[in-house]
Amino acid sequence: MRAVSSEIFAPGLLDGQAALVTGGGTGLGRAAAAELIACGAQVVLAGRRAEVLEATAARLGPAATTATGDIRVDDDAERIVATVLERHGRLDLLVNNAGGQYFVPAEAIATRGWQAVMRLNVGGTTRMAELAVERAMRPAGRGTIVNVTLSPHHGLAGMTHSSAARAAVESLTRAWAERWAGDGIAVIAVAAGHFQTDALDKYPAPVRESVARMVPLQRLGQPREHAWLVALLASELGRSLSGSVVTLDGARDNWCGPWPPPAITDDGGDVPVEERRPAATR
Ligand SMILES: CCCCCCC/C=C/C(=O)SCCNC(=O)CCNC(=O)[C@H](O)C(C)(C)COP(=O)(O)OP(=O)(O)OC[C@H]1O[C@@H](n2cnc3c(N)ncnc32)[C@H](O)[C@@H]1OP(=O)(O)O
Ligand SMILES: NC(=O)C1=CN([C@@H]2O[C@H](COP(=O)(O)OP(=O)(O)OC[C@H]3O[C@@H](n4cnc5c(N)ncnc54)[C@H](OP(=O)(O)O)[C@@H]3O)[C@@H](O)[C@H]2O)C=CC1
Repeated sequence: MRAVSSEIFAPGLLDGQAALVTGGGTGLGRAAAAELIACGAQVVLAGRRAEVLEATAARLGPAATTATGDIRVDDDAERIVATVLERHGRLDLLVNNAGGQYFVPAEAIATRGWQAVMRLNVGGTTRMAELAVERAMRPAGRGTIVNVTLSPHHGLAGMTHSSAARAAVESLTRAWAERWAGDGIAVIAVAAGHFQTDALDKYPAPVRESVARMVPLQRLGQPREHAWLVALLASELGRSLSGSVVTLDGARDNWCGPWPPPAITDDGGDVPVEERRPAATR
């Protein structure tokens, strides 16, 4: 008997699948894990804090279990993947969701800070993908990897180290999709815009307060929307999307600043309109 069904997918969409969600104890990872379970998958939640993972697993029910470790540390990454295989005998889906950065102007990024962001987002993601492929997916002749990246793609002021790291991951996504297609492995990136998760609490107040206004949709994304996309990509459709970057951002990639631009409005707030050429010269 299913504890919770998906609001939008057919029952049993992912029956029999085993998934690994890094950063699965919190925010977007937790929401993705919940939706994968609602679709029938068994999910292993990975992260560094055992107590956070255990609390989420208790909330998600018996289909969720945990594997504690740091994806940046080779032995931990190996152990996480080995745990999934010992527990389920397979790994159908890796959601490379663990990642992040700190908010800082580009010119103030210290070398160690740059390296920390690269090591987590590029190094950790790469190691997990390679291990999933070598240990589970290539031997099985099948698997899906979803890499969580970042929109806007033109670079996010205050997060330029992360924008660069996620651009690298999107490039790797395309290369891996090509390289592992013959092994039956699909690789897709989800470029997430600005989502309502507890992680936003750590940003400076003016950033938190203004972030939804930078989204043309004029609201933050909801974790369940991201989770639906992850479940869709875990389904058969994900296989034909291999090599794609799917942007889920309420049009944030297309935001060019507030409209009307404050510098061009008149005292009444109206936008100037260009003079029409006289009819005889049109
Ligand atoms: C304009 C709109 C913006 C809205 C944004 C909305 C979009 C949201 C996107 C999200 O991704 S939300 C999810 C956020 N979650 C996370 O970021 C979680 C993971 N993050 C981390 O673990 C850290 O941020 C990390 C830096 C990526 C990794 O931490 P690690 O433990 O490896 O590093 P540290 O040892 O703490 O630091 C190393 C090095 O990094 C520099 N540094 C780290 N934090 C800061 C900081 N707050 N300010 C300045 N510098 C920092 C620093 O150089 C550190 O070296 P030392 O000073 O310790 O020598
Ligand atoms: N919220 C948003 O608006 C957006 C988020 N994203 C990305 O989506 C992902 C999830 O974001 P969100 O849920 O909001 O943020 P969180 O900070 O809640 O998620 C990060 C997760 O990754 C885990 N993690 C971090 N470092 C490591 C590590 N070295 N090894 C293993 N696990 C690690 C954390 O757990 P622990 O600390 O216990 O290890 C945590 O569960 C991140 O990659 C984020 O950058 C992208 C765009 C927008």
